[in-house]
Amino acid sequence: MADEFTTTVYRDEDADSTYIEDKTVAVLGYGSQGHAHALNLNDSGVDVIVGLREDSSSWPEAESEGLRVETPDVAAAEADIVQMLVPDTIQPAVYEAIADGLEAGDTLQFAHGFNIHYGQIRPPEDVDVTMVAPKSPGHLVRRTYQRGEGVPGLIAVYQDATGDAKEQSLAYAEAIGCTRAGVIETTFQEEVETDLFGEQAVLCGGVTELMKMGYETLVDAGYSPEMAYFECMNEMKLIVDLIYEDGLMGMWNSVSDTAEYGGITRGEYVVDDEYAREGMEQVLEEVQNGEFAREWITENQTNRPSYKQLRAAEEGHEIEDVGGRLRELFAWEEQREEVPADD
Ligand SMILES: NC(=O)C1=CN([C@@H]2O[C@H](COP(=O)(O)OP(=O)(O)OC[C@H]3O[C@@H](n4cnc5c(N)ncnc54)[C@H](OP(=O)(O)O)[C@@H]3O)[C@@H](O)[C@H]2O)C=CC1
Ligand SMILES: CC(=O)[C@](C)(O)C(=O)O
Ligand SMILES: [Mg+2]
Ligand SMILES: [Mg+2]
Repeated sequence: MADEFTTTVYRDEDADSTYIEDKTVAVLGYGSQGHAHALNLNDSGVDVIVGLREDSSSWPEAESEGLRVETPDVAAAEADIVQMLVPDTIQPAVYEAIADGLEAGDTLQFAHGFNIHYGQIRPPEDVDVTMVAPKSPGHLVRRTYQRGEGVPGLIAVYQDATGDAKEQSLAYAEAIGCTRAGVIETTFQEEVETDLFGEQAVLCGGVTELMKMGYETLVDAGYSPEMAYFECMNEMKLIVDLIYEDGLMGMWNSVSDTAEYGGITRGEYVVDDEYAREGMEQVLEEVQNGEFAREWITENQTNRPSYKQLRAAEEGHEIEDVGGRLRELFAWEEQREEVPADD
């Protein structure tokens, strides 16, 4: 049994909106996180300026939502809080473009600590450097806020020049809906290392390899692609929703005893304690020693040759064609917000 928690879970009542109500927030970027933060902040009554490139296709979209849009340098110069929601590997260049607009007592804020932790951005000592990181894809940050709910989030303070960094971070977290669910405080290092590990080994990398391999195993054994898609990809959300709500036993108690026994006895055939654990430890080591960060920075400095090739292969996987055609034939239980494709 794990020890008693040492961390505090902050809820709405722990946030003091007076720390943000007179502030102007520049949300740089209007993508997955950016659109959600800007719209949620705006709906919460916070003064928001979106910072975008002049040729951004999101500029008219943000304006159509009633948001003010400026170029990042103009937005940051007017703002008290600059939330950096452009892609991680773009942030250093955007930071250079807005740095002169940061005044003593302003806040430079992130939703992921990559560039601070790996030393790609070094802010002046007279500004607060904080993080408010939803533990959720951006489109669900917005969707849950609109439903009157919120997604869990993290806050972290890297530099507290004003003495108000934590309180202001909590007020920001409340304004985007995270304290409706719960917010815990961490450090930039812990957020970066756990987030990179989690998205690589479990949430995005690991689970999609399981889905694709399960699909391929069934199809190669002669089962129909439709059956393989529904079994190995489509139902995953429904299973994981139960885990999200009530842990492993919430799911095991809902599935059949047959599934429970089969799952508990055969799960390790696939994700075993030797090779899978070794792989996970390798992922973590490359995050901790900076190898992944250096590889990703270099990949972007050389116009993303591997990323483009691997992304094309992912898009070309049969499960994407089969799944796309099947999803069009099936009703959706909830209004599906189209997630625009990455550039
Ligand atoms: N995606 C997620 O759910 C999560 C992301 N994060 C973090 O949030 C941050 C943002 O990621 P994410 O929301 O995925 O980013 P996206 O790729 O979804 O969006 C990027 C946005 O940045 C804009 N942009 C790109 N280049 C520039 C530039 N040079 N100047 C100004 N704007 C630019 C793009 O607009 P355009 O191209 O139209 O100019 C777009 O609006 C990252 O630090 C990420 O790690 C943290 C938690 C979850
Ligand atoms: C959505 C999220 O938390 C991720 C997977 O860490 C990310 O998008 O970087
Ligand atoms: Mg994450
Ligand atoms: Mg991440």
